Amino acid sequence: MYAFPSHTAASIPTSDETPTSDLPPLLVLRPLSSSSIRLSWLSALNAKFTLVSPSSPLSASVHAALISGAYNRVDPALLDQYPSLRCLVNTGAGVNHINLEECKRRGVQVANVGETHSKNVADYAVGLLLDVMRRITMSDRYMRNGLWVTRGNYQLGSKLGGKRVGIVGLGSIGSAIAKRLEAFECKISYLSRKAKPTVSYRYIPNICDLAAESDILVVSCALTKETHHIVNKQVLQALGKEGIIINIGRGASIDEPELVRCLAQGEIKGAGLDVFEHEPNIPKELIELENVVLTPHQSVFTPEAMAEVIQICIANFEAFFAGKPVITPVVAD
Ligand SMILES: O=CC(=O)O
Repeated sequence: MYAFPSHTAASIPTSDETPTSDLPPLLVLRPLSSSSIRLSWLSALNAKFTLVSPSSPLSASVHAALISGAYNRVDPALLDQYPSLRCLVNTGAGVNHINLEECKRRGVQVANVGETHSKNVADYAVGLLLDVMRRITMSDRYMRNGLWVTRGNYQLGSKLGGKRVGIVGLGSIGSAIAKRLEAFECKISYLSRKAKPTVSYRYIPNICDLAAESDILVVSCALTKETHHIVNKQVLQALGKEGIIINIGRGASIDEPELVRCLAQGEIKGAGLDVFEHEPNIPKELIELENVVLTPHQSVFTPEAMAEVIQICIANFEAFFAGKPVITPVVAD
């Protein structure tokens, strides 16, 4: 059990409840950018913990537990600021922004939100795929520009049913995508670190081969040193002129300039992208392209998922403050 010095003020009082000094202190590092979600989260956290902001004058010894989101890089410089940190809970699934080895070395337990987001993200991936293939957003733009009357019907989209889909990363998100695409009678192949004996999909261990044997490539892997730019020029060329790419994982899994070039030059047919290499900035060429659907890294966001996320975060901190291991740990490979 951890013991903390008493303190009186929460630096981030957001709910009606005034934090009391006997609630354990929790350091909050901008867990989310959406202000409405942030407010409801802070209010849920405020009922259980004394919230502390990084600029709080409170003694560093209250910095044992920290909640943080994907836009805070957790590197040695940040960890140096909180030497008493022992528990870090990340409000998302991806942990590419966290130096896990360094956390382990310093005795910091790291938790994420487990598989909470997987089904949401999978729904979104299928939504993007249908959108790109059937040209839904493009048709919407066409309508809004008043072109139906002057130019007649919009170009035909393609059928999703029966297409060959290559999934890069068959973790819980990739598996949920595959399951959904089975309903469309898609032929599913996948790449992951190892073949999964429990699935009947075809395992193709080489990304270029996977792309060559797919009409659609869906990127749903975690971003690691091994998957950085795993989709490069050769892979895009193997996917070919009729190929579609969907990315709901991390932007840097694709060589973005190369993707833009291939899209612009018709070397692949289209893309649905929810993540980008330098968020929130995106290449301006993407905006000018007709054959892409772009969304601002929002596949995880539904009010239902957000309510679940904060409960998982709270349960992790409660375990930590009770002297137990976190409940949804992330472990370094
Ligand atoms: O991108 C979202 C997440 O990592 O959960």
